[in-house]
Amino acid sequence: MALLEVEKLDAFYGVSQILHGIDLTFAPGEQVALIGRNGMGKTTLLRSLMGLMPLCRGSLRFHGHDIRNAAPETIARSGMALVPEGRGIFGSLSVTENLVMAARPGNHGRQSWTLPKIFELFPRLHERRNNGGHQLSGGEQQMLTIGRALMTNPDMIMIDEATEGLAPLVAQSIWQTLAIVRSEGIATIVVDKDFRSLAKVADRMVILSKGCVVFDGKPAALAAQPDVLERHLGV
Ligand SMILES: Nc1ncnc2c1ncn2[C@@H]1O[C@H](COP(=O)(O)OP(=O)(O)OP(=O)(O)O)[C@@H](O)[C@H]1O
Repeated sequence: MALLEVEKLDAFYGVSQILHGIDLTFAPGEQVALIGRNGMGKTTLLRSLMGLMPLCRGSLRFHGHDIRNAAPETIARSGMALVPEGRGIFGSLSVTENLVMAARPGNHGRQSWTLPKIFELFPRLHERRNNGGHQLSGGEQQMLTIGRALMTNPDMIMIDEATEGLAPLVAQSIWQTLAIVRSEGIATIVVDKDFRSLAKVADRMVILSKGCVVFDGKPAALAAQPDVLERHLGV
């Protein structure tokens, strides 16, 4: 069974329609890259899936349950985690406190992600465990936000602008983390501008243009269509 099914999804801010008839299906454990130029609706799609848009039409099913009108906290409890752009960690709390606060078992009481496991995944966070959130570098903050999402033992994690503003080496460690998350069987939707790095880690690439899906296929299929890349990504 599909983990997440999106059918004919429309999303609005007031009277502006941002998403137009999105149809997408996500399998358990699948890693999907969501790409497209600025303002094409990527963040809006993630927000719609998390129950954060004021108005959506169409159908959204997670684990077979209708979540279209569900509250964000209900969607989170059902196994979805969002790592938003801009991060949203608690600056006045330590790294450890930020992580522990987020901890909860996943579906079927699963507790695969614990504090030691997060520190094993991000040794840098272990070194900085007593530092306040506001003392962290951009890369450390991103690691902490991903760590917080994993502490909820999710079935699906959505990461907006995964490596935006990070130095190349730090970005590299985020890509390695995503490969580990994938090997743990957690489905992911990753938004990033670094199309080449995404193509290496993702099972599937989805391109949004003006709120519509204009490509949905394997990275190799996309690489074989330079005209699509040129038109929708300018690469
Ligand atoms: N709070 C809002 N109110 C009204 N319109 C909005 C709001 N947030 C975003 N939009 C509009 O929705 C459209 C899609 O924005 P969205 O942030 O989803 O795009 P994106 O593909 O994630 O782009 P970016 O890479 O720039 O974040 C844009 O035209 C944007 O101006």
